[in-house]
Amino acid sequence: MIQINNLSKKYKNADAYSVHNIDLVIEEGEIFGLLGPNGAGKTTLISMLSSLLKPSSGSFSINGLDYRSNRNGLKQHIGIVPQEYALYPTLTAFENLSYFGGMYGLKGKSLTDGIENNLEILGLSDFANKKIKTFSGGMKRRINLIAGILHNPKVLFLDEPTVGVDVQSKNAIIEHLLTLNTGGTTIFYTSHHLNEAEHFCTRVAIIDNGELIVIGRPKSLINDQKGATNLEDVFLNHTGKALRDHA
Ligand SMILES: Nc1ncnc2c1ncn2[C@@H]1O[C@H](COP(=O)(O)OP(=O)(O)OP(=O)(O)O)[C@@H](O)[C@H]1O
Repeated sequence: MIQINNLSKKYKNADAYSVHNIDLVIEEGEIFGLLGPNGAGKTTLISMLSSLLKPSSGSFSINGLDYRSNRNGLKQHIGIVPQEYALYPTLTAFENLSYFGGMYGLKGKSLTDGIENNLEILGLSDFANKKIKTFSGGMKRRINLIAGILHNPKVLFLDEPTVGVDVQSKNAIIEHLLTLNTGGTTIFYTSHHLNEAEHFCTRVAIIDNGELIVIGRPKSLINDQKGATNLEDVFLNHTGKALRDHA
């Protein structure tokens, strides 16, 4: 489904690689969690896979479509929920979602139905005609999610979709993602919420300094590590307790 070969990224003028020689295969139907400390390379990797950032070297394919030779075809198969809100503050929720749906070629009743269904599921029907600038962080996160899934992508990339939201919004987002996954959507997401990832993901990978450190099912990783009772124990064992401040 997602095949990643020797993928690397070194930003212009950077001394070191932000992502280095990553090899990964993510199977159809997985919920795959990419974990790592601040600056580990999560956003860099997910941005390359989402076609938002050009790799320095290596390759990847999604649904058998190589990113170099089939970039436009590949984009039709994926949905992207970026870390930063990609919404227009002065437009309403409905107008924003119409715009994003339109970018994927949706129109007419299928577009309107898709927007209304998703707003309903995520508890936002009453706010369809309110401007985004009046929304709370949790409401914006839920709209951001809908913007990435209106075209029913086969593979969904989400960069920290539950950052900065309350427990209710987080619950609504995770529940909706589980429903999409049951319907056949493969999910690749990044998070700092290790408890969430432990229960949500079929497999997780921990990266640090751009390198893949460990990969496996959350339960197996916990069982394999002596004394570990949860994924946070595994994470700290592999990445250490030092703070990761860069300027
Ligand atoms: N545009 C850029 N130019 C130069 N270096 C960058 C750029 N974007 C990111 N980096 C560097 O690449 C490394 C990986 O950053 P990245 O944002 O991918 O990490 P992350 O794991 O997503 O971090 P966080 O958890 O804080 O979001 C960091 O050292 C960062 O400073």
